[in-house]
Amino acid sequence: MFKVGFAYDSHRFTKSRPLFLGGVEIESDLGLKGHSDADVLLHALIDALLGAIGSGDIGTHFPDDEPQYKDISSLKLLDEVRKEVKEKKYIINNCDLVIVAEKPKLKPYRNQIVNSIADNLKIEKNSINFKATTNEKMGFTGRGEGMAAYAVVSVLESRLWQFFETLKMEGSIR
Ligand SMILES: Nc1ccn([C@@H]2O[C@H](COP(=O)(O)O)[C@@H](O)[C@H]2O)c(=O)n1
Ligand SMILES: C[C@@]1(CO)OP(=O)(O)OP(=O)(O)OC[C@H]1O
Repeated sequence: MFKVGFAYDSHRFTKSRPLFLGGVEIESDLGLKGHSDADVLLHALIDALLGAIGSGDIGTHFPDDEPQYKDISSLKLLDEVRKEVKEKKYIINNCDLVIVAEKPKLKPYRNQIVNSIADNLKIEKNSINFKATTNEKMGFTGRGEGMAAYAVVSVLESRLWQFFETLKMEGSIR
C-alpha cells in the first residue's frame, strides 16, 4: 500500500555547539541543544518515516537517557530507520521538509542538505524537497530561541514499486 507520515520537532539554540541540519554542518554562532547532535531536520524526517511505516517514534527507538546516543550523529539514527523501512518492505517515494528559523539563512545550503539526505537514504535527489521559512519574528522561532522542522514523507510497498517500474519499462506509464 501507499502510506504517508508526518512529523514535527523543535530544539532550543545554545552557544558553543555546532549546528547540523540534514547531516550538514551549517555556519552559525549558535548550535542546537539536545542529547544527540540535535539535528532537528533529521529528527522530523526520522519521525515521519517511522509514522509512515507504523513504527512509533524516535524517542522509543533512541531514548534520550541512553549514553550510546549522547552527541550521536543523527545520520546514524536515520540509517537505522532506513534499514527498518527496507525490512518492512517499503520504498521511500518522496520527502518534503521545512525548517522554521529566523536565521541562519538556509537557502544556500539547500543542495547540500538534499544531497546529504538522498545519499543517506539511498534515494534519488528529486525525491527530496527542502525549504526554510522564517516565522516573521513571531513565537519562539521568531524570537530566535530555537528552530522547528516539519516533515512529510510518502512510502510505497516494494512490490507495488516494482509493479510500477515494470509498467514504466514497458512504456505503459511514464
Ligand atoms: N532560515 C531561513 C528562512 C527563510 N529562507 C528563505 O527566505 C524565503 C522567505 O522566507 P519568509 O519566511 O520571509 O517567507 C524562504 O522562501 C527561503 O527561501 C531561508 O533561506 N532561510
Ligand atoms: C534522537 C534523540 C536521542 O536522544 O535526540 P535528542 O537530541 O534528545 O532530540 P529530541 O528530538 O528531543 O528527541 C529524540 C531523541 O530520541
